[in-house]
Amino acid sequence: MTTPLLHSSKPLSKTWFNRIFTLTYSTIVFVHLFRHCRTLIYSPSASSFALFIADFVLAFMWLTAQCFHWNPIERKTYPENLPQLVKESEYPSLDVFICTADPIKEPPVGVVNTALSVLAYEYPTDKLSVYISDDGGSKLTLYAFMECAKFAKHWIPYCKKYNIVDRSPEVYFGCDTAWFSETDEIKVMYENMKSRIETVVQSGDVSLDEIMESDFRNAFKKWTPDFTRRQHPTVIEILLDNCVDKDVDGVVMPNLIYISREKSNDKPHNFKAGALNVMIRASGLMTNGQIVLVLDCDMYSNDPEAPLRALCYFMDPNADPKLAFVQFPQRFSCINKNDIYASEFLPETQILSLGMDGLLGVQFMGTGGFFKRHVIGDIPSFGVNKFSNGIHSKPITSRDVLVSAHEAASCNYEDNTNWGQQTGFRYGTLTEDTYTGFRLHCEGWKSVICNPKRAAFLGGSPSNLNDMLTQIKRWYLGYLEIFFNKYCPLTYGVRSMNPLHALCYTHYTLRSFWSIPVIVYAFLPQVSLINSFSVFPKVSEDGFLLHALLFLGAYGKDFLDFVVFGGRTMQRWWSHQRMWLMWGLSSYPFALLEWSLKSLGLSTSGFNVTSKVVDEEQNRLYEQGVFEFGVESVLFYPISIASLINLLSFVKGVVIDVILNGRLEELFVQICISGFVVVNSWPIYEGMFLRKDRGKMPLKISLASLATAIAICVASDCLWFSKVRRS
Ligand SMILES: O=c1ccn([C@@H]2O[C@H](COP(=O)(O)OP(=O)(O)O[C@H]3O[C@H](CO)[C@@H](O)[C@H](O)[C@H]3O)[C@@H](O)[C@H]2O)c(=O)[nH]1
Ligand SMILES: [Mn+2]
Repeated sequence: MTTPLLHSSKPLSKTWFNRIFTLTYSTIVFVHLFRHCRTLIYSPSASSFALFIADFVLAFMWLTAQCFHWNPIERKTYPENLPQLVKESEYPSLDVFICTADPIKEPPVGVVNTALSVLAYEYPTDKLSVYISDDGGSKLTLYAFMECAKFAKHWIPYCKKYNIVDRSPEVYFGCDTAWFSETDEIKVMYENMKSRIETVVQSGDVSLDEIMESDFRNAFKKWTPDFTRRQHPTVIEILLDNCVDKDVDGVVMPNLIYISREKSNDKPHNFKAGALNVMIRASGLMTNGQIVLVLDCDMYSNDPEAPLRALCYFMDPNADPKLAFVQFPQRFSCINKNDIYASEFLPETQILSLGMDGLLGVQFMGTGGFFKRHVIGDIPSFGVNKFSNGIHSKPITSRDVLVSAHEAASCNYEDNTNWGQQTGFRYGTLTEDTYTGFRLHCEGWKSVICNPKRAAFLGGSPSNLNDMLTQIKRWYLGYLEIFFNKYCPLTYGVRSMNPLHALCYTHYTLRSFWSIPVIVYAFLPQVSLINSFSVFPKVSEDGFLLHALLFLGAYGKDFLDFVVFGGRTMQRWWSHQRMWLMWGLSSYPFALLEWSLKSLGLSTSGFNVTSKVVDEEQNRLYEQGVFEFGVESVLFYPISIASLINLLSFVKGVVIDVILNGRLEELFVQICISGFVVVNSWPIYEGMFLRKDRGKMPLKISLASLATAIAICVASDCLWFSKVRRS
């Protein structure tokens, strides 16, 4: 008898095409760089030097990106075959960590929904534990979870009885679903719970009079007057205990545990990685699930069978013992039709990731990753093991267990240990996810991506431009921290793993250098055009063909991956390439700048949590696909300056150089580039000149950008270009 198949993989059919394209395009790139060098030697100038640097960075980034396209694979799981191989009683125990950090930016009702969607997993409840990590140290969040625990006793049996697919109540009640006899009752319960939580969150405080259960009342006494989010003792509350709690049908409930680790003003807390390491240790003492799932607070489960898909890999009798984690790519719920902010991250989550999967494994994406616990930190590797053996046989509410768990969550626990260095989620960067995955891959661990048709998890994404730019800036700052580190992907990585895989990491971690070509191409040809100075070959010269091939090849391949192979609309592709230009002008250079300041000791990097608040007005704009500029963000400056310079140069070039002086042939490339940026900048012009709503570009930014743009034009004429012209 053949064993039933749990998963399969095959190379993507476009692989051969990818490889031929890579080889052909590389040849053109090399010829181009060679010509650049020749120019630099025989007729050097400031502009040809700048263009060389820009093209060199583009070429390097392009080359490293090809590693993703070399061997992409596609995987499938067959959870329906699982019962033939594994009995439910043999399923590994599963601990889920849900991180939250701020009750204002991350409304507790949302976190509760995420938790409910996971608590209601199709998984034996006695093997399931959900931990809430509250870095906000907020009693509002604790209150919300007390409510959650009560409601879960109704919600879980309801979902299982009627085989509900959407197990986040907010999602379930938000769409047209089948109605059962109990639906109305459950809906009222949910609405009541939601409004109680929202009232408490709005009031900003929990009134003890409202809390009947004496245990719960005691919990809030920890919030003494000197308790702040940056300085407070550990709070651990067991809200559901599967030894005691039963749902309304008498079935055992999963564990639900709230943990807010100790914080101290004078100790670095290492952001989310620090929180996750506390979770690993505390859960290790309490429930010690063999599998650990890491989730962001807004990533609710969209498929109650997702853990079974992960088991298809972990429980496979022939599984690779080096398999460390199964990653479900991030997918997002409320993206507008044309995805104006490129929030889908299609390349990173669903195209490039398949390429890494075909090498040694997909990167860890911070959320939606199922890990084997022992890979990221087992109890024996706790450093100094102060814990008595056999603690696991004790109930989680026992004094011993709780005392040890408090100790494991204290901020001095990691002193003189390897936590964050060699064990657990790794510190030293704002993108702990990529870094931890990278280090695990360096150690020889592997990972797989699991991307079933129905998304396993869905999350929110920034719904305004500033949040999006800020998020990308944080990621790319984090990436620089990874690159310029002892374990640099290019030096250490290339030696420790498949070099192609290391180059994938190199590509990601250096992406902020894309700011160099984007800035050069957004300003240099334009400023030259304003001064009627030609920097590219004429249409009749063969260098022109090279430029055209390079541009069309790069954009064409991107288009194919996105639209033809990726099945997305043209508009989405357009939005994506436009956001790349915007990031290149704002998030990337600011990431580089902040990293430089940090390296010089002039600033420190902080984790700016992305807001998950839904603002009606903002949402309406977003739904209509209109850009939201509404805040005075410095990230908007370079974007608006570039859009204005391009407009000025385009108009000047067309009217004066082409129509009046007939220099089209000579300035064709520059006019094309300016025109391309002008078309891309349309939403910015609208935001500056045409719109009247709250989301328009703040006047201060428009005026300052206009002044800067004009100043750049005038200055270029007076200083640099007059010299160029003379020489
Ligand atoms: O000190 C902190 C900061 C953040 N978080 C949590 O981390 C998660 C991600 O934060 P968010 O503001 O949503 O950042 P994103 O940029 O959306 O997160 C992406 O990028 C992060 C790395 O920068 C990864 O950790 C995330 O998993 C990934 O979704 C949230 O649940 C936060 O509550 C903490 O627990 N403690
Ligand atoms: Mn997020």
